[in-house]
Amino acid sequence: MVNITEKIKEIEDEMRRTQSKWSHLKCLAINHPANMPRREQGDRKLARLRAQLLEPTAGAGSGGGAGFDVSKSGDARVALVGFPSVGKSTFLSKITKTKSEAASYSFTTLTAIPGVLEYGGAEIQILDLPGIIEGASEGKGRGRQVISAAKTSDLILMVLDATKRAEQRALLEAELDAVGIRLNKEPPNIYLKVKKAGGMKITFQTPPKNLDEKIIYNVLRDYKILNCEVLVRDENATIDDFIDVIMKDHRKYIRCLYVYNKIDSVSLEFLDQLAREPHTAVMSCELDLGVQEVVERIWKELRLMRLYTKRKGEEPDFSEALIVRQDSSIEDVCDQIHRTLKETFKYAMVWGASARHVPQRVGLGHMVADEDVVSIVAK
Ligand SMILES: Nc1nc2c(ncn2[C@@H]2O[C@H](COP(=O)(O)OP(=O)(O)OP(=O)(O)O)[C@@H](O)[C@H]2O)c(=O)[nH]1
Repeated sequence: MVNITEKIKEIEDEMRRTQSKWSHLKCLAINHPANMPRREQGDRKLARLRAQLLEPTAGAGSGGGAGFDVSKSGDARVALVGFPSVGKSTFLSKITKTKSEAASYSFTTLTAIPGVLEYGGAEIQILDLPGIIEGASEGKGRGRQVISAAKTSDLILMVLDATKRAEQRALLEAELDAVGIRLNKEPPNIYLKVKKAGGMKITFQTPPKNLDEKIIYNVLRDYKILNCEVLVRDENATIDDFIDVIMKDHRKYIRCLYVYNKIDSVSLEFLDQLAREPHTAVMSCELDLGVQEVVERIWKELRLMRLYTKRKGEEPDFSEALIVRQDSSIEDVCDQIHRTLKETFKYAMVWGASARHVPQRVGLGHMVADEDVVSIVAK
């Protein structure tokens, strides 16, 4: 482990040296073709070593560990990520049933304490991860476990201190990126199929701006993929995107909501600026400002829907919602209720936004909407 970490540092230092040399010489040529291969090589090596760091070590579990082996329960899981003392524990204690102790000194939250946020009948598990994520990608002890817990979540809530400098956010983003977590991003539109024989077949839908056959060839060789088919469909795809496709088993594309806390201590002007950033919410846990709005944003970002079921001849049961992902059909609803329900399915009656008239008689392919009432009729 130490070896890989040292190697990563070495390459990073070397790249930094080369870069400062370039800027010192005012060499326009940071992107000059002659310099490209070296930079690329560094990038490629770094990406590979970092990925290696995250492979479960022999004998160890799959990245779990004391305090982190939190089973995934409930309808969704949200991970709080942030530096110490930004107010994560205070926030958690406001929105969940489990109290997480907020002490007056840093590093108090040493284990991931699952709290449950109840929203419209859904149970959302909230993990409070230790505020020591920085350095995690270099394999520092606990950080690794924090990362594995973050990787299993449906949403990352990055809690930031509005009174601190903007670098906080960039640092956390870089750390998450380095361990394979991509925030608010779709998987690259590149098709890769590894084969047993036949060499490399590389094609482009439209010629990409940042990639060419040679770069792809070199990366593939680095990863010892000698027989494959590649189709780049996105003209803006980069070398990093391509590496992400090769390493897809170690990449997670997770939505992130940036939450700035302590807005009671910043100017209105700055607050306005923060609030306008994409994927961002602002709050003050101390003054209880904006906290409920953050909860609503969490719900929206999770893209879940609440459905209510109704038995024939009875009133709908509004006491317990059935939680399904957005873009769910009646078929998904059946699967959610019971795995064999589909087999005896005859038709469903639907009341609510998705119904053209109420009630509407529908089949398995019908797409439901939030807060619909559904009655399944079996054969
Ligand atoms: N001004 C202000 N202070 C706040 C706010 N929310 C929390 N704090 C203070 O910030 C400090 C840290 O809060 P915590 O909730 O312990 O922060 P944490 O992120 O859980 O910190 P660790 O447990 O160290 O990871 C406490 O002294 C809180 O009283 C807020 O909205 N405004």
